[in-house]
Amino acid sequence: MPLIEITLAEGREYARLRTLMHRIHEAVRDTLDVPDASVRVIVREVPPTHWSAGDVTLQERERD
Ligand SMILES: O=C(O)C/C=C/C(=O)C(=O)O
Repeated sequence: MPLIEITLAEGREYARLRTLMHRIHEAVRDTLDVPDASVRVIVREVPPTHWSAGDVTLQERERD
């Protein structure tokens, strides 16, 4: 049972995330040749205040 998790910064519209989930689902199903019902896709969204790179949060980066 494949389970794919993707972590993104919060802020994208739901329709875009849903499209991403659908495309990931199809890619995994077709590549692994497994049934639809066996594929799990989890999207995690992290607030920009809770994600840092080089000790600069995404929120701080957007402000500067
Ligand atoms: O685009 C996202 O959802 C997350 C972005 C992350 C970064 O820009 C980073 O980690 O530097």
